[in-house]
Amino acid sequence: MAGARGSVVRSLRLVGQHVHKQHSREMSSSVGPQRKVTILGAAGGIGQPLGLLMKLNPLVTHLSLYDIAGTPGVAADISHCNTPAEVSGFAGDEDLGKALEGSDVVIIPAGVPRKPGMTRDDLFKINAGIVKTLCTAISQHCPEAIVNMISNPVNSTVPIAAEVFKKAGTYDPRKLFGVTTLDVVRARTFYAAKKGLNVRDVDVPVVGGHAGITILPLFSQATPYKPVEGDELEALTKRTQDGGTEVVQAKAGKGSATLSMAYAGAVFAEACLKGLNGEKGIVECTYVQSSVIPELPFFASKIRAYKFLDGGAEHNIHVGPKVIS
Ligand SMILES: NC(=O)C1=CN([C@@H]2O[C@H](COP(=O)(O)OP(=O)(O)OC[C@H]3O[C@@H](n4cnc5c(N)ncnc54)[C@H](O)[C@@H]3O)[C@@H](O)[C@H]2O)C=CC1
Ligand SMILES: O=C([O-])CC(=O)C(=O)O
Repeated sequence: MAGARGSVVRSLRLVGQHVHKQHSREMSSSVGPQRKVTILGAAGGIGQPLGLLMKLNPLVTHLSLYDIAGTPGVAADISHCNTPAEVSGFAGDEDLGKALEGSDVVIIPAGVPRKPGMTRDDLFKINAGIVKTLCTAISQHCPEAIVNMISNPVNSTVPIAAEVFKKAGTYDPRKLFGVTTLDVVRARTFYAAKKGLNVRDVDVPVVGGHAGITILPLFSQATPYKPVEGDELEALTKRTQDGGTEVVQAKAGKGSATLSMAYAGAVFAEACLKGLNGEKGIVECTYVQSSVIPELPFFASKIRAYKFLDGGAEHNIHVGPKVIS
């Protein structure tokens, strides 16, 4: 009886997926360039809201949701939103290739998050292995894709991804990005609140890396500009650097930033999609291979995303008071 019920449920699910795909294809047929975005770690705290935000993004025509455990449910859920992107869900090692095939942008929030008392480096052992496996699959199934690395420690997972791609012969430094957008999002929020500015108008570049004192918000380059000095500068800088820890402590053992990270990840992925589509003037801070400081092969800086497919991201680096292009 239970077996029969199981097979009916499976059949209904297959019919549902088929109908949904048909419907989505019809809806998306009138949209511009076809863009497939894949999220690896899509069932997690970041992956779920990020999947939702990407489903709402009109630049996405196909959203592929993969997790080592349990995404078909998340995919089925998100697929009911009446926006054009077609949604497919994949779970388990055997489906990873199918999830990645044809991706334009791959976002990686797969891995373990911090608990109170841990540093991001404490995640290295587990997350390095996860990132290595996933990047090996990317090099096999969608070597041209732009990769947005969210998994921590970003300062290490990005260089690991670069080594995996080099070994596979698919490395393009213009297409591998550590997502540091959450640092920018926080710096904007805290600066706007302190200076009584409309946060929608505010920008604050953040350079360096994505851990503790490597996070360097440049309030001297904030727009609109209001001087931040002395104790105020120290306090704003520290709050931005410790933003992740503030959330980890507030969640008290239930993980790290997920909702603000999903928002930040969606902002950065959209910039990549716009760059792919040839839109000019798209600039974001991100952790990339860099020659600005010879001792630091990777460094977060301002990058102009323009026509990744034809020439990759142009590096446009702000360190100190001047813009070095
Ligand atoms: N770059 C940044 O600014 C931020 C980075 N993070 C990092 O993002 C990562 C994820 O955080 P959460 O979503 O909160 O964690 P989570 O534990 O809620 O979700 C992680 C998901 O990854 C999946 N996963 C694990 N191994 C996998 C594999 N081999 N393939 C596919 N999926 C796999 C898990 O099944 C889980 O669903 C953590 O490393 C965290 O430190 C978090 C916040 C900000
Ligand atoms: O702090 C963490 O572990 C997660 C993270 O990277 C952030 O929120 O910036």
